[in-house]
Amino acid sequence: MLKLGVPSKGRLMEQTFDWFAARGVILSRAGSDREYAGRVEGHDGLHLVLLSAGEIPRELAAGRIQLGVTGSDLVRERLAGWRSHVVELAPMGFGHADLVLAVPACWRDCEGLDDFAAIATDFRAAHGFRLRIATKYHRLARAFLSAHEVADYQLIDSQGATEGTVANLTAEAIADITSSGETLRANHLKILPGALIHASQATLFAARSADPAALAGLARQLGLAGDKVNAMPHRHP
Ligand SMILES: Nc1ncnc2c1ncn2[C@@H]1O[C@H](COP(=O)(O)OP(=O)(O)OP(=O)(O)O)[C@@H](O)[C@H]1O
Ligand SMILES: O=P(O)(O)OC[C@H]1O[C@H](OP(=O)(O)OP(=O)(O)O)[C@H](O)[C@@H]1O
Repeated sequence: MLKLGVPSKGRLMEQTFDWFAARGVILSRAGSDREYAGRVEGHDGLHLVLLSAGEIPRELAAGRIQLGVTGSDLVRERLAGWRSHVVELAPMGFGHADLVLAVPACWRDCEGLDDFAAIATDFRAAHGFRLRIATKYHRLARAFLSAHEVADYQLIDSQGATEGTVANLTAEAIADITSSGETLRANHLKILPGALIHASQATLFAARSADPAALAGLARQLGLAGDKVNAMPHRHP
């Protein structure tokens, strides 16, 4: 039996159902909108569980689900060394969103990461504390800034309405998801050129601990390249 975790609400859930339906596997909610049980038609041995998108990476890593649909950003953020826990079986072509670094639109001289690094160093000298970047993507932001040799900053945890932190004077910059760019514009922020941290989209992941034969059967039905499944070493969670 393979357990498949799918986001429990909104566009991610609906587009996931459409993606599977187009490949002959019909997923649906079992009961009312409030019931988090699911039904599967078209593939024996597949069981649907509806979960928070943010919890799917952890459930995969723990081996409580063998397949999961979530944003590629969430897997990278939530799982240290994500490749040792999961395999990307298929990017699904929806749920596109860019994780970016954004700064006040009025920082006209800040045109790239080098400028940002210099501003951060000057900021620390002038204010006696490090420039604050608000985000819920701590792991990805840190790795990106370190790779670009930006050192004089501190991360401020923000679990929502992150774009508002700059106007509220609790941060100087943010690292957050943008899609249409509306929220950044409305909050007088601009994407720092060159600061695309991760281009995310909804992705079907498999746990490395999953049974390869069962996965190969499903991958065949979904028309996915078998090489990723076959290359998976069998690991116990
Ligand atoms: N405006 C957006 N447009 C497209 N995708 C987005 C947008 N905002 C977030 N996403 C993506 O949606 C996925 C789920 O995001 P998030 O963690 O905010 O979930 P949520 O809707 O708050 O659900 P939950 O709280 O149940 O986990 C992430 O992969 C994220 O990249
Ligand atoms: O570029 P845009 O199209 O304006 O979209 C970006 C916004 O969408 C997401 O927020 P969401 O509404 O998912 O809520 P959140 O703040 O709780 O993450 C994200 O955190 C941004 O705030």
